[in-house]
Amino acid sequence: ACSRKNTRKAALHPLWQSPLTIPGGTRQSPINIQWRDSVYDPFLKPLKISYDPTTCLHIWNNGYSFLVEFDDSADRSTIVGGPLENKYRLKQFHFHWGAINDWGSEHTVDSKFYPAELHLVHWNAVEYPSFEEAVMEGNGLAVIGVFLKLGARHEGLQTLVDALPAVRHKDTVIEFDDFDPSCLIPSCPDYWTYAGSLTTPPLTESVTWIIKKKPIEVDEDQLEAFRTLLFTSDGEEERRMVDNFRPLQPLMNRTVRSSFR
Ligand SMILES: CCCCNCC(=O)NCCc1ccc(S(N)(=O)=O)cc1
Ligand SMILES: [Zn+2]
Repeated sequence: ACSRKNTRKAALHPLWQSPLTIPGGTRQSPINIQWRDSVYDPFLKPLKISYDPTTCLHIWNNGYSFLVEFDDSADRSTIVGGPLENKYRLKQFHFHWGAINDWGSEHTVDSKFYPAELHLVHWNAVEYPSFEEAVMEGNGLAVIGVFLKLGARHEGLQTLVDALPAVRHKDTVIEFDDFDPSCLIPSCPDYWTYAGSLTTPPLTESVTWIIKKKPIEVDEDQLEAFRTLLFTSDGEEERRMVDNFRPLQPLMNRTVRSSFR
């Protein structure tokens, strides 16, 4: 039977004015991770993380989140192993969070939201010449996702939090150096992994997601500091940077693998 033309207009998301699901998208992110449906894969290797804190460059507010960017001109801050077939270079990390602690993460676990989620973005420098090229390729990117939960103050995060007032407005940037983001990654080696996409434009289906099972703990003041940032530039009417997470996307024909039993 011929397929009925889909005449329904794609719903637009207030934050990105782009379709919630891209036409023909079969591996979109984020997704709900149903723990009992994930499949243990004994061939998954441990993830090897080697970051050089001197590759840290600056923090900037890009109007979606705040990003900490790294010098990715050489293999100095890299990950290898896990589900990956190549070595991937760290380009940046950023967060997604909610207006209140009941939601904020992009991925959910058994439909539970965390108040925030950290994304460490890496690109396949073995096979591609630049991040921009890798963004367009199915095995171009690897993003480590770490859930944040409300609990004890995180000392490593505090150095970041202390810098946020300087990047309150969109398109502001400050120098930020000597930061080792491995302090934000739980020591527990357990993770889920699946084939997905960027969760903001250009939404390309180029990401191998590696979602850590264990969250890190941050305190209320640290979450509140994220919520003092603005989507808007200096001089515009202020809009608080909150709820910068994409809605859940259909799993479609995908399996989430776990590195643990
Ligand atoms: C739209 C212009 C693109 C220009 N080129 C820059 C670019 O492609 N940037 C994409 C950056 C990005 C977006 C989303 C994630 S997430 N949240 O999935 O980890 C990670 C990284
Ligand atoms: Zn992200």
